[in-house]
Amino acid sequence: MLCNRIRSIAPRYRIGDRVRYSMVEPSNRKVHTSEGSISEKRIRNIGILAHIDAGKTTTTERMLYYSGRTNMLGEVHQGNTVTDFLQQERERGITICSAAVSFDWKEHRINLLDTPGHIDFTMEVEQSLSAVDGAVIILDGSAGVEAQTVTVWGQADRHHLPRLVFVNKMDKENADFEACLEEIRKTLGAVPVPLQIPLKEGKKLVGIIDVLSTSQIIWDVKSKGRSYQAVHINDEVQQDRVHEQLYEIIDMLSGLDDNLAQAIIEANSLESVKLHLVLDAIRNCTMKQLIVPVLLGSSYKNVGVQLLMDSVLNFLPAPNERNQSYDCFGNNFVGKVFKVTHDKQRGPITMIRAFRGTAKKGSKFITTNGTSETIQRIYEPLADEFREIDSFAAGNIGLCAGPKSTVTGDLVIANAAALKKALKRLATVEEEAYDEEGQIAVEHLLQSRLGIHTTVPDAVYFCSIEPPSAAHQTALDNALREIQREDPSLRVRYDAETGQTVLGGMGQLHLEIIRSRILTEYRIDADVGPLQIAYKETLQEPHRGQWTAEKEIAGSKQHVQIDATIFPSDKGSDERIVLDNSSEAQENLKLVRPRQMAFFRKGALGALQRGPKLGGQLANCAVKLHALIIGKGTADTFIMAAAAQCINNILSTSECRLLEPNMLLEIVTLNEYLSPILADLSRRRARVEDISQRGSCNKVVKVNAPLAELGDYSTVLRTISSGTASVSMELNGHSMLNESTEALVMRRAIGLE
Ligand SMILES: Nc1nc2c(ncn2[C@@H]2O[C@H](COP(=O)(O)OP(=O)(O)OP(=O)(O)O)[C@@H](O)[C@H]2O)c(=O)[nH]1
Repeated sequence: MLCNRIRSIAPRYRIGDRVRYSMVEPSNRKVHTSEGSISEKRIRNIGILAHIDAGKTTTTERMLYYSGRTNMLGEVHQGNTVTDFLQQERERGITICSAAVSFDWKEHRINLLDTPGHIDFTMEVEQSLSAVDGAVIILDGSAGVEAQTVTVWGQADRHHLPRLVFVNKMDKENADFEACLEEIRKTLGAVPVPLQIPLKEGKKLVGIIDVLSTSQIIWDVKSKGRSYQAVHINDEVQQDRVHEQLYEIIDMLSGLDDNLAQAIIEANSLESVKLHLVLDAIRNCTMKQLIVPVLLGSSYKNVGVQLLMDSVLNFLPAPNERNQSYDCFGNNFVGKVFKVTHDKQRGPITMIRAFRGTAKKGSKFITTNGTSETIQRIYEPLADEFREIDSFAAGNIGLCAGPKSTVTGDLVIANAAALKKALKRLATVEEEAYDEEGQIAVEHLLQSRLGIHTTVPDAVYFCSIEPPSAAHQTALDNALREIQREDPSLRVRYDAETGQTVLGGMGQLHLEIIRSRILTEYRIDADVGPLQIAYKETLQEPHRGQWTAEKEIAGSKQHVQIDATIFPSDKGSDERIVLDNSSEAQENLKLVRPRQMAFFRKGALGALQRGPKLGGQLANCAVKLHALIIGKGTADTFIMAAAAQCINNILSTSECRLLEPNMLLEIVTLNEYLSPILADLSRRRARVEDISQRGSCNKVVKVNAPLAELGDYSTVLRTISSGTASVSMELNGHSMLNESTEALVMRRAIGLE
């Protein structure tokens, strides 16, 4: 009875028809990009996230094709996809940079950011997430939830993003939809709502059973999946299974959504529940991040992508349903720079997500660093293709040519008056909006309101880089400046001791890509030194020291006297410089002006970037300032230099120790290779955290191991497992080296081993 009732509310499909239960408002209006012609309700900004190789680019390519944005279907292995347009991406078949594309689907505009899956480019993903309102997480149906899936899931959590899961690669023989649902539940701690069931003939995926419409959908191979047909399910067993699943979904949702529960109570029966109430409940619960609708398909075999696009419209939020934190800007333009690229013809391109107001061609904005910029041209997002538009408004994405100093992550605002007004509206926290140096820290403020802190992750590898000749030095400096503007996770510093430029990166691949970009895009054959591990340094005992700096500069006497202690501390970077609050110390410290204190902090923090042993960043320690005496007329920069000298001096006389980066490895291997893999790991100072079974033939091994022992690991693993095992790694903190290993590392560093 229940099944029949539900069946009767299910709509019918025609060939190539859209999903009939679509919740999107029917409209004949066209989606335009010019100002005012597209309402926020009709926009979806989404990020597409996954573990490496799950199929983000392949899925994006289908979306562009089915929406009519492209008329050719690109493939990753043919190096002709829209979003992987960098030479390195096409050659390697991986995504390195996030790419923004936009297309229209059922009278809606979808702005989509295809993000990289490799752990070395996590920062790229992080920046993209501040520009989107929802996310599609793609799983490889044969691999389930993988290491990087957990990372991107955590990132989406931090940005409070409602999300859908698309279980891709369901055409693979070992794909297992149920196992994926279980892993979403167990590993990600989420509540999956499976809206589909794979339709298989033997082991072959032939279509999808859509639970809400209780019909089966078959894609047409000849049209590359462009048309698809929904047909009645004839198989009784299959029918019962679908209805049972629908019943389970309604039952579960009624516990989360009051409206649905109320409707069931009023009708006094679950059988009479209206489909639109179920859809509303799915949407509401997705928006509140109580559930995650799960869809499936095979992008490569052109199965399921249109239903995913429908679900993006149906279940993910429109821009006006989020980002209330930007309300303080009223109708003034405010946006976020989520990416900067350099186009050969157009120069630097700043990609901005607008949250409020409208940005017009020819208009100006200010950045949070106080610089004023002019938007000379605006383009629509389509990877590396450029289509000019006049403006872009709240909720939308625009690519702006003209801004010279914008950096990925910047908040941009119409003008100083708009900023002032916004700050006034945030009156209660207004003071925090200025840091000690008087610089505007609105972004930080807004981010803390949103609960998001974008931190640049620590470098794990570094290497020196030198131009082929002195004549190329300026060109190399410019290239690095441009790349760093695009990619804040690249660290560039000048080492005064060696006279070399040193690059710090997120991993081997990251630095390799930087090097090849310098060669191919900037035509500089730079000499890159061997990759070295970025050790950190720490000290175990507090160490106090005094320092006096005196000098005469241009007839003016400069004098700074400092008394400080460096002590072990696990506090965050905000608390790395603290003031001694004893009454004796306060007598002196209260005489120091905030501006002078800001320069002291800057100098001291700078010095903590370079430890005495191997020049590694100081970790787990902080500075306590007991006294700071500054002579009249002393320049601020002299205070900064004195602070750095003082900290260096204390560090050089204290007992510092090295910390090495550790990696968390997730190895997936056939059962028979487990023993040799474990034997090899035992020789690498590795600690096995967990071994679990995946399916009947695979084991998943989680291991913590020092990065120093993993230089050749991917190659060795391939050899041990005859090329069948895979590994992914991510940084898992730092740990102190024992004395003998530290001595060995030190000898190696100075070339004695
Ligand atoms: N069998 C099968 N292979 C697929 C499917 N989707 C993608 N692939 C293949 O998987 C490989 C990786 O696909 P991509 O689309 O590059 O994956 P990605 O997630 O964008 O990869 P990165 O951006 O490098 O992390 C390619 O060889 C695709 O052809 C699918 O549905 N089935």
